[in-house]
Amino acid sequence: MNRKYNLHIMASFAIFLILADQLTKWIIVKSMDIGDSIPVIGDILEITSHRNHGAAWGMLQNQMMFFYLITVVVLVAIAYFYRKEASYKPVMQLGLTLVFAGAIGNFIDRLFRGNVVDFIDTKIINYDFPIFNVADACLTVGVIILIYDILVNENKEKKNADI
Ligand SMILES: CCC[C@@H]1OC(=O)[C@@H](C)C[C@H](C)CCCCC(=O)CCC[C@@H](CC)/C=C/C=C(\COC)CC[C@@H](O)[C@@H](O)C[C@H](O)CNC1=O
Repeated sequence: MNRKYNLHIMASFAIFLILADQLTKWIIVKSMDIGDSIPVIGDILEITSHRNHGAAWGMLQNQMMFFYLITVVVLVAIAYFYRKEASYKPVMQLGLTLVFAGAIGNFIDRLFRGNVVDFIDTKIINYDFPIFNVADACLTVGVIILIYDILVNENKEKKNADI
């Protein structure tokens, strides 16, 4: 098994996440009208059919060319860091894979729908969090994993340097 980059595992995981993202969005588009809402766990978790023409929190509405550009930059950066920085670092590889899958998932929406399908409607500690999707969750978890891994690794390097 290629432990240096775990490419087979990470590529399979990315494909699974992208398919899960696109399948859930397809089901929402086919079975709900925009604005429809189905309670799942009281008003803490609902499935609400929503479209976002912008980025997080609806920022930069209808700036599709900007989103295409940013997404391509993100994808190129992921490929670069995966090759240059992530060898023998499975945690960093996982974080990069999650960000990659999330970026591709929303990129497909932007290319073929002109907007992004959102449906996970949660109230986190009474804060009405923006409605998001599987791709956003992948991006957010991936970013958190990468920040954690960089902080932990930096800490280790400092300790080794102090010895
Ligand atoms: C998750 C990044 C947003 C995602 O970026 C993408 O596609 C990337 C690949 C391309 C963007 C054009 C560029 C990144 C902008 C960075 C950004 O925006 C800062 C965000 C911080 C983030 C921590 C990492 C918080 C979290 C937010 C949310 C996610 O909660 C789980 C709420 C999501 C809802 O507002 C939902 O309507 C959004 C809609 O689905 C479109 N999604 C996007 O633009």
